[in-house]
Amino acid sequence: MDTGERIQELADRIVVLRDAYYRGSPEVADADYDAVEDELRALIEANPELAPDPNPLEQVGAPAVLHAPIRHSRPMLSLEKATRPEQVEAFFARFPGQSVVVMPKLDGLSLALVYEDGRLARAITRGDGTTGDDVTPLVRALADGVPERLDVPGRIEVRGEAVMLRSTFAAYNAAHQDKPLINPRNAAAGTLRAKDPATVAERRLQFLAFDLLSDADDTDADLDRALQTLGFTVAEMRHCDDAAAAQAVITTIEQQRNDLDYDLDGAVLRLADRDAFAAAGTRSSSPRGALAFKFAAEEKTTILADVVWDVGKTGKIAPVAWLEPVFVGGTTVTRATLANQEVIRARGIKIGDTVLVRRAGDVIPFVAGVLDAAKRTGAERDIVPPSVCPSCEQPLTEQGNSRELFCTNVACPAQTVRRLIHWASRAAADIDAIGGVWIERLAEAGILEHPSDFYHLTKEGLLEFDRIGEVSATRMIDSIDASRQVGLRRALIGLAIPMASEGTATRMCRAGFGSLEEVADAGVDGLVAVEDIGPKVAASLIEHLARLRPELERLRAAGVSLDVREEDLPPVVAAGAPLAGKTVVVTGSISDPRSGEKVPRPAFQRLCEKAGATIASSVSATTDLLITGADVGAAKLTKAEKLGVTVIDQSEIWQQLQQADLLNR
Ligand SMILES: NC(=O)c1ccc[n+]([C@@H]2O[C@H](COP(=O)([O-])OP(=O)(O)OC[C@H]3O[C@@H](n4cnc5c(N)ncnc54)[C@H](O)[C@@H]3O)[C@@H](O)[C@H]2O)c1
Ligand SMILES: [Zn+2]
Repeated sequence: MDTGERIQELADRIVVLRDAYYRGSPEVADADYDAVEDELRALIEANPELAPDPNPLEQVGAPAVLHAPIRHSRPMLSLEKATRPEQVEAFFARFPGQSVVVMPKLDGLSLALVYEDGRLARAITRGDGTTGDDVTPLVRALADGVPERLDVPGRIEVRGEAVMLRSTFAAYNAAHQDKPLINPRNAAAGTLRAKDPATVAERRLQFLAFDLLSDADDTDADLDRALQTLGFTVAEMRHCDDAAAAQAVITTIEQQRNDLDYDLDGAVLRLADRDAFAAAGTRSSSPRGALAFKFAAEEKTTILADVVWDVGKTGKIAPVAWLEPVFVGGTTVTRATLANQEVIRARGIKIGDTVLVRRAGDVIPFVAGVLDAAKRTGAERDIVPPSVCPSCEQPLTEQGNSRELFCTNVACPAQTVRRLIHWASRAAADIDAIGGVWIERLAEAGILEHPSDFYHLTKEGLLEFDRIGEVSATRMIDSIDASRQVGLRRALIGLAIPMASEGTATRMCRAGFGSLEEVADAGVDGLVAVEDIGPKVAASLIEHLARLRPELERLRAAGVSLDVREEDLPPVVAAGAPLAGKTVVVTGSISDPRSGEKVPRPAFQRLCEKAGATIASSVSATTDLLITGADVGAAKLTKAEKLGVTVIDQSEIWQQLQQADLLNR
């Protein structure tokens, strides 16, 4: 094939892929689509005379009109893309002396809101950039952050991104396991393509503004201030005066990517001054005054090579996808979780399919769904759940709506190993010198079966294993010795009792139980009296602690403490504590102003507790304070505002903690 033919082929492919994508059923992952664009761009650059006509790279979106076509006042364009720091420098060099705002590049779909004399007149999708779709009723019914009225005369247009918040997406999928949404972006697109608001009533969207077209002279020239003054929610915009500052913000946004409540696929740089932005003008398909810095993809497609069924510490048999290796979310992924039978059925996944794999941050990679099921060859195979345990070959039981499979044989070898590994994990006894591989080997050798067996290991015994030397044997024994101080909370976590979470263990300690034996003896009434402990959790605790009674005795005999420890209890509140009696919610990313370092949220919450606060996980009518860190999800703020909860910046709390002398202990 010659270059001209290749160019035409790529151009045609782009048209097909865009069409599918903007109809809401993409055939490939964005990263794969971008690769096609990149190849075409490179070929045209090298051979400008062979540029196709029309050139899809000079066009925007697709003419996806479902409701009523509306012409945009000014075209809604795409953005010039960058992936390297030099491109950021070149952008600043083009606009000497200008301040630039750097903000997240939100992964939803763009929307133009037209206000006439202070009233929301129309909400229009981008469409092909020139003509969009009138989605006003849907936006009115479903989008937060779209004020019905503005206090400004004349015509103004606010542009921004309609996203489905990750929290909304997760809640929706939890409630609709039979018909899950594939990712927040598709979900947002699908929502705005609905024919009638009632069919998508549970799919709330959030509008985040990033552009303002106004002819009025008295509107603030600074984009950020202008939008906020009008009352719009804006993803944080940071002003930068040079490329180095912008690069630092881009890096921060990328690092915080997974702490935010919305998907983003990059950072957008844009002239902060609205007049300067307008004066910079446009190219065929993008404004000159903006640049999109793209991050590594968190979703890719690959082939599902096989599915194996893995036995967990509570006996749950979970399907694990074996994938053709794919680079996604910064690492090469070969395994991913498939959740359970129901998810497999609902997503229609078969072995041999091209699947969409998602890996964001610390989240375990998972198979989000099948793309392009129409292109199946017929060689794909159904995923068949096992009828007996892959480890002990005992029959399995099915539980719950999602039809999770369980092996209930407590002597199951795979479960035994998983439970031992769990006992040794950081959240439990924290025996960090013995890794999972050695635990498995020791279990296979018949030396480890119960957690208490760790405490009978001897250096001499360990030295008999080929690859354990003097040094590692000593480290292993020291680490086991230290773990004898595990205490009630972490021991309860370490026993891996079904339905008992880390929160359950914390609540038991705070409810006044002094030891694991006291929990075991409490009976249903004693347990359900504990806040947030329901009858199911109580029943599971009673059943399993009764079964584990001999093991508790063995642990005690080996000198392991199962009594409540100081660290298990709420901190002692100092007299005159600044947050005494207040129920607080902490949101956003927290950092210590003295060092500038990020502080894990639980650590900050513990500080607040020392200052007398009661911590709650979500804002409600009983919340007194919402403490905000950086990059706070708009939804939380809106909710706090509606409920009249006081919102207070973390800096103020740090100051109070400092003044109460709570920081240096
Ligand atoms: N999977 C597929 O088959 C397929 C097909 C076509 C397009 N796509 C994907 O769709 C995207 C579309 O590309 P595009 O060129 O239309 O859009 P783009 O990536 O160039 O970005 C432009 C869009 O970014 C959005 N945006 C988000 N935050 C913004 C901010 N702070 N400031 C300004 N704009 C902001 C706006 O909606 C704007 O329309 C790409 O990510 C591409 O991978 C995928
Ligand atoms: Zn089994």
